[in-house]
Amino acid sequence: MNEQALTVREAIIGRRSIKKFNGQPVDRADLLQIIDDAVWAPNHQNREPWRLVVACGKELFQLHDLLRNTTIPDWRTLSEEEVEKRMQKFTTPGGYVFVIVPEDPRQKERLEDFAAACALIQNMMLLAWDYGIGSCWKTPEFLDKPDFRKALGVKPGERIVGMVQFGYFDELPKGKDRKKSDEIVTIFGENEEEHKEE
Ligand SMILES: Cc1cc2nc3c(=O)[nH]c(=O)nc-3n(C[C@H](O)[C@H](O)[C@H](O)COP(=O)(O)O)c2cc1C
Repeated sequence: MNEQALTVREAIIGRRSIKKFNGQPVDRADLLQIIDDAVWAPNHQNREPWRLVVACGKELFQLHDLLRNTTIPDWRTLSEEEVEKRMQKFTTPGGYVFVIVPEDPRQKERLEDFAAACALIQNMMLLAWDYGIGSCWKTPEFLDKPDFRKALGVKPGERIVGMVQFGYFDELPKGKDRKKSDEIVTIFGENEEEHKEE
C-alpha cells in the first residue's frame, strides 16, 4: 500500500476515474481495509443496506470468464488476439467490488438505501485514491442481466448499484472542469420578485 495521506479536499478534487489500468495486482488486504473504512458512510436508520461481492487475486480469472461470456457471447468465433483486445478493459483492473442493495418496496427506503450505497462507493473510491489505487464506478447494462446476476449470487429483490474496478495506472486522466457555484446555486429567497410576477 502506497500511503499518500491526502487531505479530504485533495482526495475529492484530485481523484479521477481510471479507465486504463496497468494490470498490477491489488492486494486483497488493501481492498478489504478500504471496505472496512468505507462502511462509515451515512445510511438512514443505520440499516447498512449494502453487501459487496469482491473479486481480487485468483478469483479474477473466473470473473474474467463470466465477463467474457456475458459481453462477447460469440467469443469462440473470434481470434484469441481479438478476444484479448476486447477484454482488456476487464482484465487490467486488479480488483472488483460489486455493490448490492435490497430493493425495498417502499420508495423512500429504496431511495435511501440506494443513496447510502452511493456514499459507500464514493468513500471506497476516495480511500483507494489515498492508497494510490485508482478506481472506476461502472454501470454497464449487463449488471441487470439474469445470468450475470445469478453468477454473482444476486437474489431476487436485490439490485447491483455498481461495478467498481480498482487498480493501478500509469497515466492520470485530466478531469473535465466542473460548474462553479455561481452556475448551480440559487440563494434562498433571491428569486422572490420573479416568482411574484408569475
Ligand atoms: C453512477 C455512475 C455510473 C458510471 N458508469 C460508468 C460506466 O459505465 N462506464 C464508465 O466508463 N464510466 C462510468 N462512470 C464514471 C464517469 O464516467 C466519471 O465519473 C465521469 O467521467 C467523471 O470523471 P471523474 O470521475 O474522473 O471525475 C460512472 C460514474 C457514476 C457516478
